[in-house]
Amino acid sequence: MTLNQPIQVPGLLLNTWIPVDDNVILNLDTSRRQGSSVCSEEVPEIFQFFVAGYGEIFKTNLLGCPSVMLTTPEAARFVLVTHAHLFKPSYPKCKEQLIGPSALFYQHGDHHTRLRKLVQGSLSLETIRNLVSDIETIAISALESWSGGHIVNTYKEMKKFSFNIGIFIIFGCLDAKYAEELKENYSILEKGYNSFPSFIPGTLYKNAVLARKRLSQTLSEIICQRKEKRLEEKDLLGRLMNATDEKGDILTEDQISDNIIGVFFAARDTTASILTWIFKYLHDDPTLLKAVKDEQEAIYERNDKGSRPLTWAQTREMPLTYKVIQESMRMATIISFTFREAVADVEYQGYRIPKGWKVLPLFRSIHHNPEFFADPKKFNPSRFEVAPKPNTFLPFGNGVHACPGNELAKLEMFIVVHHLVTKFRWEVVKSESGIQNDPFPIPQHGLPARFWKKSSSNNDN
Ligand code: HEM
Repeated sequence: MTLNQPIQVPGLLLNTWIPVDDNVILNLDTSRRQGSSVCSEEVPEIFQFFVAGYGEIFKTNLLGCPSVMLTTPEAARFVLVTHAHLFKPSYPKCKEQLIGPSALFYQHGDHHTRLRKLVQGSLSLETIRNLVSDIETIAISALESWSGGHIVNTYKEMKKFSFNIGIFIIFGCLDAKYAEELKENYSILEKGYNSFPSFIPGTLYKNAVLARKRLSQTLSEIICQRKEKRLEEKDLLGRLMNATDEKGDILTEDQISDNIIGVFFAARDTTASILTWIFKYLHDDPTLLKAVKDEQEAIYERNDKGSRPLTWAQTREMPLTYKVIQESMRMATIISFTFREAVADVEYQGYRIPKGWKVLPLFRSIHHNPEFFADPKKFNPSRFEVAPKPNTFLPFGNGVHACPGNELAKLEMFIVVHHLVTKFRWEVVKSESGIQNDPFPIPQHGLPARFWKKSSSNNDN
């Protein structure tokens, strides 16, 4: 293996690409496999190790694909924002088949722009500001179902919660039979998503493929019912069904299904993972928890001890809670990086990225770089009293593919935290440090915890 040897490409003397040996590549890949477990500091360390050893931009080889890793805010902006047209999203085909190839995050160019407008419509601020009380009802029902002191797996319960929110955003009110079918088959799909792609009957992947077919059948029935009843709802399904392009063509049923499964995929584990981290960080810091409680209890008192629902305006007036959410997203960086592929030869700061190469902006490296976040391993919400430097805080990505669900995700977090700290007491069972990859990083064992509902006369613990 040759290190630091300049390479000559016709007409251009380029900076050095540094090959990384296969062991390093394997380590990185293993850390993202389902069920594998790495210690809390290990994931950031892997990325910091890369940066320290190989610089801010370096080449490696991921599963046989030459890949460029980018660890600076400027490089992330170049790929995701200013030169986004030169980089298309790129995911393994076996995963694309499970979610559905027409899902928004696999699209590029004009088609992506049109589809994104549709998806964004049902997640915009104007839409979600009217959903506070519905989300509140779903959150309270989830929290109450955990109370009573039995041990619950916080992450698993959060996944149920964020799936229910997904159902509500996509379908509005959905028949319980369909909701159950979707939950059951999505959970089989999820188990196969990170497994070896094999079509042998009985394997996790094959089961996931079959579950994906059943999901399409259920969605087809729901669509058919809507057409029969001539319902023109403004939820995501309604928007997808009613959309026409400039030629007057509508989306096919497969395109609609792929986008619905895509939104479940993008929305569920991400939100659940961050919520679980917020619970852990609050639990581990009693002083911070007390301060968040004080902030939330002031709102609770203004709402006649919670007898009136939260308002949209109140969810915008939770400055400390917001900083806790931001810092949780920075610390946990549950989406460590994203994948793109160069659609043409691209030059960036003297490096040539050949067409077809994978390009990975490493969000985790940026979020854990002491140059942008002092003492990065310390959970310190007050660092967000000052706005982070541009392009250094990217929990929802950036540019044309940036998360359209970010306001919804934050709203869910504000509402859950409000009810958690004002109405419940909780205790983590055997609090452990460390991260488990599931495949998003979550606290060990999904943060087993016990929850109790406070009686209204005893609201001070
Ligand atoms: C804390 C929770 C969440 C996090 C951290 C998160 C993060 C992200 C990130 C980083 C991206 C960009 C990926 C890329 O550039 O390749 C993304 C895209 C996306 N997210 Fe989220 N997300 C969250 C919640 C949600 C929710 C609640 C929804 C919908 C209800 C959603 C829907 C989407 C969709 C559809 C895309 C693809 C956008 C496109 O390709 O144009 N996300 N998300």
